[in-house]
Amino acid sequence: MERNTLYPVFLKLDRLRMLIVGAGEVGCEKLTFLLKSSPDAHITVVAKEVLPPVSRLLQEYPCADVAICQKTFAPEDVRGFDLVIAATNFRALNQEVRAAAKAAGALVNVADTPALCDFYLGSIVTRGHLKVAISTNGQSPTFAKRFRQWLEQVLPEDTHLLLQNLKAYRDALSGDFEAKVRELNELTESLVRPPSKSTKR
Ligand SMILES: C[C@@]1(CC(=O)O)c2cc3[nH]c(cc4nc(cc5[nH]c(cc(n2)[C@H]1CCC(=O)O)[C@@](C)(CC(=O)O)[C@@H]5CCC(=O)O)C(CC(=O)O)=C4CCC(=O)O)c(CCC(=O)O)c3CC(=O)O
Ligand SMILES: NC(=O)C1=CN([C@@H]2O[C@H](COP(=O)(O)OP(=O)(O)OC[C@H]3O[C@@H](n4cnc5c(N)ncnc54)[C@H](O)[C@@H]3O)[C@@H](O)[C@H]2O)C=CC1
Repeated sequence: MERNTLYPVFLKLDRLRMLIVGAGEVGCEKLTFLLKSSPDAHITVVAKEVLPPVSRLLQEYPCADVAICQKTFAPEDVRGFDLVIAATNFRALNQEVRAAAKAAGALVNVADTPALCDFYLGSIVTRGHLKVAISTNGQSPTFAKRFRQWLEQVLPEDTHLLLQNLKAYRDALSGDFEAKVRELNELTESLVRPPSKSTKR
């Protein structure tokens, strides 16, 4: 069986610079999910044409740091960016964006060519400080989306309270490292213990 060998990390997009080239349906979808998960991200969009949904999206995030540069892409546009997403409708242009970004040392996502991506975007569920990211290794983004929607339904809205309480408990512990590990593990054991079988029928 083939394996998914991707290694997920959780980026602090408030301290990185991201460029999206292309603001059509895909550029807009990427921007939507980026802002939903990381409204504090610094994002620049370079595109010849910017679809109306992008302008509507930016109205939903009046505080977002999104710069729109309506222009034809030029290789020097990638200068200074850490992460670059190539989302134009031209495969050759996306490859040109990738080449420029790689030469500048950035990590690149090429929306129409998984083989040229350094990273994939995932489906994301957020509940307060809890964040779950899902990838199917590019096999079925639709499955990733559906699994995200399922998780959004089954994870209780107040999951963040559990985390808050655990953090308060963790902060209140005063023993050495090993004692803290033991106490926190004892406290949370019931979260993973299988439910005890009822003897009644
Ligand atoms: C490899 C990857 C690279 C990347 O984009 O990062 C990639 C690639 C491609 N996507 C394509 C199509 C679709 N993508 C979506 C949706 C999403 N795609 C996302 C990620 C990824 N898409 C990365 C892998 C993720 C993983 O590992 O699973 C999500 C999770 C995150 C996000 O976009 O932010 C977001 C769901 C967010 C959510 O709702 O939670 C839908 C569904 C829909 O829109 O309803 C469709 C149409 C149906 C279908 O094809 O499945 C095509 C074909 C294009 C064509 O045929 O022209 C390619 C190119 C190819 O596969 O060759
Ligand atoms: N990764 C993913 O989730 C998905 C990827 N795709 C792929 O993504 C690609 C983009 O598709 P769409 O967004 O639907 O296309 P689109 O036609 O809606 O948008 C293309 C965007 O690229 C811009 N553009 C084109 N030439 C440019 C240039 N020289 N300089 C600057 N900007 C330029 C356009 O102005 C527009 O903003 C397609 O190749 C498609 O196969 C499609 C669906 C999902």
